[in-house]
Amino acid sequence: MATGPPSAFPWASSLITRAWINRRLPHPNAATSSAASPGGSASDLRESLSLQGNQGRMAEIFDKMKVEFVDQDESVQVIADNICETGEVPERYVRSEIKADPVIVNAEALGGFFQLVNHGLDGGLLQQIKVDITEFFSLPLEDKLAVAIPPNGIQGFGHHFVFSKEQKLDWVDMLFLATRPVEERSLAFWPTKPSTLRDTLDKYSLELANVSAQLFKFMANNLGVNQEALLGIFKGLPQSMRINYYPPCSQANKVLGLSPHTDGVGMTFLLQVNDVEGLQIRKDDKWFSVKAIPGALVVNIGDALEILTNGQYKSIEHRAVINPVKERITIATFLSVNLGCTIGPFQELLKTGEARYKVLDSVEFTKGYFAAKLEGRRYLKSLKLGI
Ligand SMILES: O=C(O)CCC(=O)C(=O)O
Ligand SMILES: [Fe+2]
Repeated sequence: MATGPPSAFPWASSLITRAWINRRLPHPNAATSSAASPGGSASDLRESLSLQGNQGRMAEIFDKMKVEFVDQDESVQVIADNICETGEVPERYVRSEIKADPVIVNAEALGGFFQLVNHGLDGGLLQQIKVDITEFFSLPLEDKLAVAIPPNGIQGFGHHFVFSKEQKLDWVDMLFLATRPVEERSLAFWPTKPSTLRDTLDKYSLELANVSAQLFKFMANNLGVNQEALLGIFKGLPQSMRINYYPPCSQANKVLGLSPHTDGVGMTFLLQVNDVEGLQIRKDDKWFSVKAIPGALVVNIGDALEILTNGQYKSIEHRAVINPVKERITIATFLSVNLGCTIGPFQELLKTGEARYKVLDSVEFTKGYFAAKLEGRRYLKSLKLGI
C-alpha cells in the first residue's frame, strides 16, 4: 500500500505532513461532553440496559442481543505446533477459497484504508505494548486460559465469532477486551502476566482514544458536518481491542488468519506488533496486500462511518493471511458507536443527494452486524437503499 492516504481523506494527508510527533492531544472526554441528540425512539432493549452514557456491560448487551456462540476452546497455536508432527491441517481450518483469489502484492492507495504515521503516540509505549503482547502469547497455554472466553462470552482469550459447529475456523488465537469507557472493563479478562500488560494496555487505550477524537474533528471539517454531532455518535469513545496471534502454518495457502469481513464500527486502528505482513484488502474482486509502514497505525473506516457519511467514506472488505514460517501479531482497536444513538446519513450530507442507507437504532445496527456473521460486505449491502 502506498505511504500516503487515499484521496478520500485530504485531512489525513495534512495529518501526515504536519509535524505531529510528540504533540499531546486533548483528553477525549473533554471533546465529547455535548453529544448530538440521538433522535428516534429509544428501544426497550436500550432502556432495559440503561445504555445512555454507555453504562451497560458488554456481556449483558450481547446476551440481550441473543448473539449465540459455539464454544471452541482449542488453541490454534497448539494445533500449529502439532502440525510439525502430523503434517495435516485439520479439516475445519482448510479453506478452498484462497487459491481462487487473485492477489496483487503491495497495493497502491485504496479508499477506506490509510496509514497514520504522525499519530503522536509515544515510541516507548508502542515498544512496551509490543513486548508485553508478544510475551503474553508466548506464555504456556494454561496461563492464557486463565483469561479464556467463558461459554457464549465474547471477552477473553480463544476463538471468537464461532457461530456453528460446521463453520470453518480462522487460523488465529485472539484476546478480545472492552477497553473504554473505563467503567466498561471486565478486568477478569485482562491478563496479569506479564505484570506490565494491564498498565500498558490502559495507556495505549487512552492514547488511541485521543487520536480518534482528533481524527473525528478532522473528519467533521472535511465532510462539512457538525463536529459535536459526529462526536456525539461516538460519545464516551466506546473502544475494544482484538489482539490477534496468527501462528505460522507450513501449509499457509490452506488456511486463513481472518475471514473476509468489514468492521462494523466507526473506525479501526491496526498496530502491527511484529514486522510480518498479512493484511489484505479487497478492491474490484482482487486482494491487495498492505505493506505497513514501520511505526504507522493502519486506519480503516468501518460500516457505521460509511453509513454516517452516506458512502463518502468506504468500509472496505479485508482479511488476514498466514505466513508459512513466521508468527504474526496485531492489535486491532475498534472505535464503536455509542449504543444510545441512531445511525443514518448526516442531514448535512443529504442537501445535494439522496440518502443511500437506512436509518437504524445503534443497538439494532450492532445486532444486525453479528447476525450477518461477519460475512464480507453482506450486512452493509443490506442497509443500502435503492439497490
Ligand atoms: O490482523 C490483521 O491484519 C487484521 C485484523 C482485523 O481486520 C480485525 O481484527 O478486524
Ligand atoms: Fe477487521
